[in-house]
Amino acid sequence: MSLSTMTNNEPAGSDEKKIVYDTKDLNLWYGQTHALKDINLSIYEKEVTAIIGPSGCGKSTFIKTLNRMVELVPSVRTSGTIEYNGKSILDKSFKVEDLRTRVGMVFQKPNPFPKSIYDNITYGPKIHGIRSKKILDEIVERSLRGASIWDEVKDRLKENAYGLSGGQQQRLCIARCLAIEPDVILMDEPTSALDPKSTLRIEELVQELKKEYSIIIVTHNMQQAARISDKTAFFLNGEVIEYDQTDNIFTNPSDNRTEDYISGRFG
Ligand SMILES: Nc1ncnc2c1ncn2[C@@H]1O[C@H](COP(=O)(O)OP(=O)(O)OP(=O)(O)O)[C@@H](O)[C@H]1O
Repeated sequence: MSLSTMTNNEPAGSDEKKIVYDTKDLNLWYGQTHALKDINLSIYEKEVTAIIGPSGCGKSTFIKTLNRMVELVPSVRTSGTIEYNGKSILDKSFKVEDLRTRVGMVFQKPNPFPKSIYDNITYGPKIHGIRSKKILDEIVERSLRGASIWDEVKDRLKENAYGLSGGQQQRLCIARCLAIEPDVILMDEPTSALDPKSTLRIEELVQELKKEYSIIIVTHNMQQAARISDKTAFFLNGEVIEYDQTDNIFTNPSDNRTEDYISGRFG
């Protein structure tokens, strides 16, 4: 069954799964620009959810509302609700710091700190008060292994992260997220600056990571969305046009605009 026939945008076959994020009538404005319009999406735990759509349709804005990073823009105004594990995160009483420890983010361009590989990973844990070298060493190894980069860097942990290739830097940034033991990883076009081989490594990694984490990924790459995601939401002009199991979106979309977009007729 397609989502367009269902309420609250719950794809068929999701009944058993836990909802990690639930947005209800979410609207967002940058000044006069109405960037998100009545978004009702339920995002499920330990799945990969792809957000697709043409440039300017609100994909990045959407994922940046999920960790409230969008509030850094002074003109931003929102209405509606976002529940994260049942808690309403847009409420002023909700501490944004609590969210940032549960929700990691990876950006389009790898953005390691100008520090050693080791210090990149320990940065977050140290902010959370971890001082023991033994524990920090364990976190570094576990995070780098989790991001499939341990073998490449284990003998150069004290070297500057800028000496890594772009693909390695992106996996380091994923490891930096893992170090804070998040529930959710938000990824905003994480492979768009990478070559095909590095892209494939990240895609394989995402498949591995979803066993433990819920992943929401913005991508312009239709093949990537089809290859790695469980569910896909198609955004257009700030609205969710269709949200469904990825197989349905790519083989049997219920809205002509989805079909036009995925077949390259616009965007
Ligand atoms: N900081 C900002 N201030 C004002 N308007 C903004 C800001 N960021 C985004 N917008 C506007 O909000 C709308 C959605 O932008 P957003 O970046 O979320 O789209 P997108 O789908 O991620 O685009 P792209 O694929 O090009 O990255 C656009 O009209 C954009 O111009």
